[in-house]
Amino acid sequence: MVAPPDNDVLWARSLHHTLGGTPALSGVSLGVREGEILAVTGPRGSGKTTLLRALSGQLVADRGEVWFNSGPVHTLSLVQRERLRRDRFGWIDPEPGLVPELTAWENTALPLLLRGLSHRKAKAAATEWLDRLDIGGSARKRPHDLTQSERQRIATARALVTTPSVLFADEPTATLHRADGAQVLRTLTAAARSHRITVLLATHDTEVAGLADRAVTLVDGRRVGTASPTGSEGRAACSLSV
Ligand SMILES: Nc1ncnc2c1ncn2[C@@H]1O[C@H](COP(=O)(O)OP(=O)(O)OP(=O)(O)O)[C@@H](O)[C@H]1O
Repeated sequence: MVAPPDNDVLWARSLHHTLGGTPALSGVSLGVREGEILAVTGPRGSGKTTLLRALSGQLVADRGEVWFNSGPVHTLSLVQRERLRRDRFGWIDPEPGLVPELTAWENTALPLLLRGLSHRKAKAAATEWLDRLDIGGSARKRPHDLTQSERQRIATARALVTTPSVLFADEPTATLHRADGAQVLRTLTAAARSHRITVLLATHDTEVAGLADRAVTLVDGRRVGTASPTGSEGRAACSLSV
């Protein structure tokens, strides 16, 4: 095994993976720099989710390598990969997946409480992140009293509350109206930038990809090119003080 470049926080070489007989990844290589917001674009079924799952250690690709901070991920045991995900990575799904019985701040604080942080410290951190994501006023509400967009902000706060090294966001605005989705993404990217959190953002929406520093595109499990930022929003988000 040859170690990846030092300045890449995540690095993958020649990932191949088959799901139910379908080649979901066919030789994808990729480097992600620290603090970078990288969009992974492509049509439905192009392999975006599978790539994020492989990079985050949720699955080990049939072939190929994944490295995080110059350490191999693909050779770790299941328990080691779970620990890596818990300690260093955050994940956002298209659906918020909140615990209905818990309030917004309790949902947000959950990862910290599970790590054994005191109730007081976990609440303080959760409240801070809810404020950063413009949802502080709803901290005491339960998910069924909130809109889908508000629920997705809480899921975002929950993913960021541990200040992960890398945040994996898999179509995080797929279930939101366009304007709501754009607002959630602006706050997400601004918060990530101000905390130097690396973000991998899977999306089939080219406008969403415009908020990233760089985009890679998958078609049928293969990379088909790299694009620079398409608009000025990525840079504008830098200047938001979150
Ligand atoms: N559990 C599964 N069993 C069988 N095939 C699967 C499974 N999950 C995904 N696939 C197939 O693998 C390929 C890649 O899927 P993947 O979900 O990674 O793509 P995607 O770009 O994230 O798509 P989407 O935007 O729909 O989430 C697709 O052809 C898909 O049908």
